[in-house]
Amino acid sequence: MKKILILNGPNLNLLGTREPTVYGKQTFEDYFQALKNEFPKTQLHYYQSNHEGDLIDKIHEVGFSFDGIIVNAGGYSHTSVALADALSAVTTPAVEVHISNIHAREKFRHHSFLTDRCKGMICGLGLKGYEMAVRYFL
Ligand SMILES: O=C1C[C@@](O)(C(=O)O)C[C@@H](O)[C@@H]1O
Repeated sequence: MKKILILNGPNLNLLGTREPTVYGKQTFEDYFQALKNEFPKTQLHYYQSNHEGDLIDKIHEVGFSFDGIIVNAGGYSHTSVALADALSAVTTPAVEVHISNIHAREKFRHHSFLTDRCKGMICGLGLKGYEMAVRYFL
């Protein structure tokens, strides 16, 4: 059974209430439950933290045994060399997801330090992007 981690960074715990016109009205917990139902033969894990070091620790924890990491590092995508280094340090491949189209937003969101450490990046397709990333790893 494949093991995939969905790793969400800062402020993504507020999905559903946070800027619903940008990020939608669904909580991630509800979405994750639906995702698990859709992929009963896959071990899907979910971890969210607002703290950069916790996200790095989680990458280290799963990064030599899991089959894939789906990472939405939120605002840290645009700032964190350390998260990029963590993805380089492990052997598990990653796919980056952003709910919103970061290229259609403020300029500071256009660059992510994680993108070139990932197999690919999906953005702008809402929560559906996570499902597409799961399908990629399967
Ligand atoms: O927190 C987020 C969410 C985001 O990663 C997205 O999923 O669209 C985009 C980031 O720019 C922002 O800081």
